[in-house]
Parts: sequence; C-alpha cells; structure tokens
Amino acid sequence: MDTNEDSPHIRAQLEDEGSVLNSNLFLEHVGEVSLTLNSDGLSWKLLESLHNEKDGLSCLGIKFISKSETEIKFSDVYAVEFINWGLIHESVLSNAGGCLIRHESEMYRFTVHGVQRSKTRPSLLVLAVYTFGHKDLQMCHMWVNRINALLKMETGRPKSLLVFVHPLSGKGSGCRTWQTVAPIFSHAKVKTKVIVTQRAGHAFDVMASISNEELNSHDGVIAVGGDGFFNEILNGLLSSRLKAPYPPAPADFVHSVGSNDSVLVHDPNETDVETSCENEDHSPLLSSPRSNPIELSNLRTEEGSCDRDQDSKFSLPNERFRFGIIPAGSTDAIVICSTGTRDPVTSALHIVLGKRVCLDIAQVVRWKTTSTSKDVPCVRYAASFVGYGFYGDVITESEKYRWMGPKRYDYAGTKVFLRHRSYEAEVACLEVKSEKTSASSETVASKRYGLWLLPKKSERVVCRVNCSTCNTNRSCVSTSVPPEAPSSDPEEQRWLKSKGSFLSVGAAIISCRNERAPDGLVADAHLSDGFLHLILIKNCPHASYLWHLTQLARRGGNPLNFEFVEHYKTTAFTFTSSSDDSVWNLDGEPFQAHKLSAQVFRGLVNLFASGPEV
Ligand SMILES: Nc1ncnc2c1ncn2[C@@H]1O[C@H](COP(=O)(O)OP(=O)(O)OP(=O)(O)O)[C@@H](O)[C@H]1O
Repeated sequence: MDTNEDSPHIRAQLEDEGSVLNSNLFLEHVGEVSLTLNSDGLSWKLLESLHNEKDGLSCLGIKFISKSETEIKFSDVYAVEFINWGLIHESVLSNAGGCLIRHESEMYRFTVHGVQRSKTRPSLLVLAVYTFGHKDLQMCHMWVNRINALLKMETGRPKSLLVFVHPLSGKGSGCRTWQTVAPIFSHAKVKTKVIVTQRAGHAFDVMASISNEELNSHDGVIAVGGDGFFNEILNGLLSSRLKAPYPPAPADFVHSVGSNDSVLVHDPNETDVETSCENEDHSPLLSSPRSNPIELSNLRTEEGSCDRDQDSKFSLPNERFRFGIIPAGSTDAIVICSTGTRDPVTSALHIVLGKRVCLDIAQVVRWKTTSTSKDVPCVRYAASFVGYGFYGDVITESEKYRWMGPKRYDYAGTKVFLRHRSYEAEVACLEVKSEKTSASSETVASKRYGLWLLPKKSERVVCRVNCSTCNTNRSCVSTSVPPEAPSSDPEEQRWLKSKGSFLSVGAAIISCRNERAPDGLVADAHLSDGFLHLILIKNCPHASYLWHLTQLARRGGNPLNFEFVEHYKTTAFTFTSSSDDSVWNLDGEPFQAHKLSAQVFRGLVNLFASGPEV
C-alpha cells in the first residue's frame, strides 16, 4: 500500500521545515486518498488508480465521487479525535465492468469534525465529518497531533462556557435542544458548566451574583432558549456591572420626573445605574430579591467596569467574553438576525468556531410605573425590541396562554388586533444630524412629523456578514472603553416630538426578523450601527392597520410606507403615557412603564455569531 520511498512504514513526508505533511490514508466512504496538511487546512485527492481521470468514478453512468481535490480549512474545523481500530468503508471499482463496489477493511482511524455551508441556504451550517484510517497507529497519532497543534493556533475559540438551559422554552424543548448540540461542545473540548433553570429569574440571579472572577474564567455565556431568556441573562450580567449614565431627555421630561430630577443629570460620576425595580409588575425578572443599590454604588471603579471589593474586574464592553444563543424559543429573532437562520446546530458551530459580532444594546429606564407612583428609576436592557401599545398588549395577553407554546402569539395577536385599542402618549426622540437628509429633499410629510427622509427600498443597506455599516467608524469593542452612548451635550441635542393617539410605539434595535416577519419590522436595521428605529403607528382605520401587519408578514413587504407610520432613526427617546395602563414589551417580556427613557449603546456586547448571509 505504501509507495513512499523515504519511509517504508509510514508514508509521511514533512516538507518546508515540517509545515506540510502528506500521507496516503483511507477516507471513509471514499477510498484511498493523498492527504495533505498545510498551515491553512487539509486537502485530499483520491488516488488516481481508483478512478478514471477522464470521467471520474462512475457506475452505470452515476457519478459517485468527485475526482476534484477536496479540502477543509482549519477555520472550519473544530475538532479532531483518534477513534482507535475499526472498519473503514471504501468505494472501489470492480475489475469487471468498472462498477463501484463497497469494500471495508479494519485499521486505526481518526475523525476530523468541521463545518460546511448548506448549498441551498448559505446561512445554514452543517456538520462535516471526515474519518481517515491507516494500519499504522503512529501515523494516525501523528496526524491527530499535527492537526490539534494547528487548531490550537486558531484564535478566539472558547475553552470554557457557562450554559443556561430553559427547559420550558418554546415548545418545551430546551433540554432536548441542548442534548442535540452538546456533543459539538464535547468534541471541540469546550468545558461547559450547565445550569438548567428551575424558575423564571433563576438565570438572572445567577448572572447577577456570580463573581467577576468566575465570570472571567469563562469565555462566554450561552442561552439555550428564546429571546426572553437571553434578555434575562443579559440583564443579570449588566445590571450589577454596567455603570453608565441614564439616557438623555428633553427638559420638560426631566422636570416632569419631579423628585428624580437630579438622577437625570448626565454625569456618569454622579449617576449610578440602579438595579432595584419595584416589584409591582409581574415580570419574572423582578420576582426575586435584587442587589442593594447602595452597595452597587460603591462598586464602580471606572466607567464601564466593575470592581467588587475582593473581586476581580469585569470590563464592559468586553471583547473576550461573548454571549451565545442556541435557539429553542418561540420567536428567536436575535438568533435569526445574527446568524441568518434559526438552527441550533448552526448556532453551536458559530460558538465553537469562536465567531464574533458586536450587538447594540438599549438601556431602558422606567421613571414611573403609573402616573401617580413615586418610583426609583428601574433600568433594564434589551437586545432586539422595545414596544408599547399593540406589542405590550400582545405580550400581556400571550402570557395567559404560555401553555400553547409559540402559537400563543398568533392567538393573542388576533385578539389584540380585533380590540383595536389606541393609546394617548407623548414621544420624543433625539435627532441625529449626521443621518438627516438635506432639508430640500424632505417631503411635506417628513417635515410635518419631523421625519427623516428614509432611503428608498432599493437603496437600503441590509446588515450582513462583515457589514460595512456596523464596522464603519468603530473598532468593534475594546476593553476599558466606555460604551458609545448618545451625546449628553444639550447644545448638540434637538428633540423631535410626536404627541397623539398611537396603536403602537416600537423601538427596533435590530431588524427583528422572525418567521412571522421575514424581513423584520425594519429591514435595514443593523446589529451594531448604534441606532434605534423608533416606529410610531398613529391611530388609523382597522383595515389600514391590517394592511400594515400584512406587509410586515410578507417577504419584500414595506410595512413602514404608510401615512400613519412615523419612522425615526435615533439614538435615544422618551415616552410618557396618558393612561395608567401602560405595558411595554422588552425582548418579548412584559414591563410596566408609564414614563420611560431609552438610549442605545453601540456594540456593548459581543455575540458568538457572524451576522446573517441574506
Ligand atoms: N425553568 C423555568 N420555568 C419557568 N419560566 C422560566 C424558566 N426559565 C426561564 N423562564 C422564563 O421564561 C421566559 C421566556 O423564556 P424564553 O424566551 O426561552 O421562551 P419563549 O417565550 O417561548 O421564547 P421567545 O422569547 O423567543 O418568544 C424567560 O424570560 C424566563 O424568565
């Protein structure tokens, strides 16, 4: 079998100071191949004797094996493992008639675990497993060691992860989803500390109370669940660690907050984000005791980082520490927007391969729960969407039907749509000059509403892998730099206001693509451009609202192209309701707020993802 003259036993050739290795090995289901390793990856070629050079390997006109060289880059390989002595199945040509026959023989084997893109859906990653074999044990060990050595040189791959599994997420399949992808992590030798949650708020409590030292010992935290579960983990981490100023607000908003005036001042050295929310709404996050805000105020050592007394630092933004989501929820919009698909295996592969994409995070501060309440400010963070009116009502209604699983959203959505309730409110958002189109090109409607002239559909730049919009004017995140927040200089602030009766008020941080809205609410929203898209749906006839929702549900639809829809691209907004009955929807979780302000932090967190291939 071995023909290499240099070594009678092992057909291994080290060239170029050992950087290239070449051997003849057997590849499972293929046959004998010439396998080459170089610094980039592996490539192999079926040995010529096994196929007809002209036609490739074929039997009765059916082509079985491509004669072309095949390869896999180390950037797409996440593991190699020795699997001892056993059968390798080969395909060989019979002498009679040149037909393909199956042949198997025993030898030592090793498996290379990698990733391939689906040919039909480029966002979908599929497992690629290549098993090579050789009669010589040392030969196999040498290949495994060499591949392992090169895999260790791949940067950014996680070694240790904290994994939260929500067993009841979506259709109740959180644990099953984790069991499906867990072998990917064990093959990749990623240590996982798995916590299956026992109740709502469990993951928040763990993340809020975990020491920075332990957090720093992991390369990231993974949510096996839906958007709401991810939101809980995000809030658990940020609530006690991110020290950032409150959102900017117009003067009349500041005054109306009354006794809370002082905390609206934008001096980060004076303003601590408190995590203590009054336990008067029924959010699962609020059901458990919180850290004492007075203690928290002593934690700050410098902007964007936290230093608990005896504890080490955890910087924010934090380039090394990433969040991951393995979709098991009912909507999974964050996964769809950040990977382009809703597939647990794809998400797991993005994680073990150490992909990275920055994500904007909205800070939402509730100043009043009801018109008469005297509250301490309550800070929450959202990664995908913050909505009021229709969106708040759907989430409130759907909570009653959790047992229905994902179908609850359709049922609750229909009920709320039929009610056609509108809400009196006042909304103000910060104008961002650099984004505004020239005055001469503003339409009458845009002037009336203070609207920006939004790009035509064909001019919209959709967020993709290596998105130039997200990467412009920023160097992703770096440690010790405070998150990029809207300017707090009153000179630079101009507020656009809208007061009236709204069917809904929504702020999309990302496009919010999901299976019910294939292009998302805002098709050209980006993962980390530092903007919120504020969408105000003014009261309108029932049929018109239905038309808007129909456009939302259509691929290629234009849900924002209506007279009754106002769209502001902004970095901060404030909201005051005229009624007491004010429920917001934060990443799919209810949040009662009569008066709130919000701002976006550009690229505050990193995700194990690479952006959507759309
Ligand atoms: N063990 C548990 N039992 C009950 N509730 C839980 C448990 N673990 C987490 N939760 C709560 O369930 C909420 C919803 O979870 P999740 O987002 O995974 O599901 P979903 O609502 O079906 O999906 P989506 O948010 O994508 O629509 C979380 O915010 C969390 O507070």
